[in-house]
Amino acid sequence: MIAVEHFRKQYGDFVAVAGASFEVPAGAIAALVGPNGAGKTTTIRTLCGILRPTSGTIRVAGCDLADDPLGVKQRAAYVPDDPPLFDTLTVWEHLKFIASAYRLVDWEPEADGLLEQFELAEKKHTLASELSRGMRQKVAIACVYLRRPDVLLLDEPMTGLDPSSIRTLKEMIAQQGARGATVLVSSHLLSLVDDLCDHLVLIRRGSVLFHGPMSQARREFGGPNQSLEEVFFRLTSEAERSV
Ligand SMILES: Nc1ncnc2c1ncn2[C@@H]1O[C@H](COP(=O)(O)OP(=O)(O)OP(=O)(O)O)[C@@H](O)[C@H]1O
Repeated sequence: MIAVEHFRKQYGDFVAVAGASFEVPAGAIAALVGPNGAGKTTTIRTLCGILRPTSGTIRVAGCDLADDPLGVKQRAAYVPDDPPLFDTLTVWEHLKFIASAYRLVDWEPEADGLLEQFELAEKKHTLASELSRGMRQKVAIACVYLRRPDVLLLDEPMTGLDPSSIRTLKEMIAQQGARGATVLVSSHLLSLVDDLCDHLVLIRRGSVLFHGPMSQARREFGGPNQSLEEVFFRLTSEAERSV
């Protein structure tokens, strides 16, 4: 689970997130959406312990971020939109490194399975520096899947992936939810997260406009087609008008 209360993040005097509160229950797959600069990356990077909140309470996978940051880092995994890999390690060596850092046992069959699923098997012994952008993204995602984290934080995971990889990734995200992991996916590709996510967190200019089940958002704001795109435009334009 993810529980955020009155979360505020300032960069100097600039308020990037202004007292956001939302919850994502265990096993839910939530879309974190909002216009450019809304505070999505700031929120995700705070949830995984990379950024310190200016104020507020954050609980991730049962751990309070202020009291037990290591607990959060052990249980949550974050994939940034342009994941850094080690240029001098091969794909397989990345998986081996993760297995060793997190003391995983008998991880090899699962790692091989992930490479198959992500169509990376033939690149198993290729250096990261020789991979395409989409392949690097898939290696980073395979590394976090190998850990089986309780909470997965994915920042724009579909950017740069081809249609077949997007389909695979969506199936694999759904599998993570089915095994009980909580997933928060930040994305601008509304049509791609629409059918994947059962919860929604919509933010704009650092404030939460909606959080809760996707079905509720569709019913209340989705218009005749009940699409996430419609929810997005209704809520963000209403907020624009009320300024
Ligand atoms: N290190 C920083 N120093 C100062 N301001 C920052 C910093 N990082 C982000 N910001 C500002 O905080 C706000 C939120 O940025 P953030 O990257 O969280 O937004 P986002 O919703 O992820 O945007 P996008 O959809 O464009 O990726 C923006 O106005 C941004 O300029």
